Amino acid sequence: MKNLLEIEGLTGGYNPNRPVLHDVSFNVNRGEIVGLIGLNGAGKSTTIKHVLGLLEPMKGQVKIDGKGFHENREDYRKNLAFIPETPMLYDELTLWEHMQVTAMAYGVKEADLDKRSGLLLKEFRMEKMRDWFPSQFSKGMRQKVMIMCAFLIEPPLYIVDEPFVGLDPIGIQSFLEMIVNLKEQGAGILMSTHILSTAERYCDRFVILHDGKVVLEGTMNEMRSRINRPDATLDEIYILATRGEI
Ligand SMILES: Nc1ncnc2c1ncn2[C@@H]1O[C@H](COP(=O)(O)OP(=O)(O)OP(=O)(O)O)[C@@H](O)[C@H]1O
Repeated sequence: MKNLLEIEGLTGGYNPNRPVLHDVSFNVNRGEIVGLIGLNGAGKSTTIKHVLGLLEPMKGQVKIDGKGFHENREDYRKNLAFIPETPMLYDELTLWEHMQVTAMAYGVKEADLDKRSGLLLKEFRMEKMRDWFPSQFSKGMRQKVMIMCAFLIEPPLYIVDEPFVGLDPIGIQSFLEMIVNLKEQGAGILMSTHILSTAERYCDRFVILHDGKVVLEGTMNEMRSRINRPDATLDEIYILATRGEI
């Protein structure tokens, strides 16, 4: 079966004379959570922008379900939900209207919207805020709106950039339980984060980026045996990788 997300030989970035990513290749399969790990400036967000179709590869390709962004933009976009690090909300729409607009844009049926939104509002303890406007939300509540809108779509692929920033511990727990649930139902999740202890517990595989290159990838055990450190934690592996000691 095709990989859900396939990145192959991707060289890219913002300026053709100065690529940020160099020959990056990795996959995300159905039913797995992949952690995208790297220091500030390593190229995680740039990789994500390429996956979203916001940046054009200089070399190589990005495919979702076997298709590139330009083959059918509409289908490509409908295959994924993106949870950004910084929430982007419409000031003039309430929480409920954000959910309605998202459902409309992604063709979620009204019955599904009602059912899924009810569960999500409860899970994220946002029922009381259903008719609030973004100006009334705390930072974590804004993040929750983005998360709930992404989960509402139930696409095959989720791209998540630093989901834990701003969420309270219960919000983090709800988020993690939900992505595990989605994974068990066959979704693929690419999650960029600096919270390595959580990543180690929840991700099935890792891609460690450093200076725009993949320096190490695999499951914890695969990475441990690659570097000959059978007991290494993700923190230790990450530090070795980013010091160029691998
Ligand atoms: N809009 C932009 N225009 C030009 N260069 C950029 C732009 N955004 C990021 N860069 C550069 O691309 C490189 C990779 O940045 P990127 O944002 O992908 O890193 P990151 O791994 O997501 O970092 P962080 O953990 O800080 O979010 C950096 O050198 C950065 O300066």
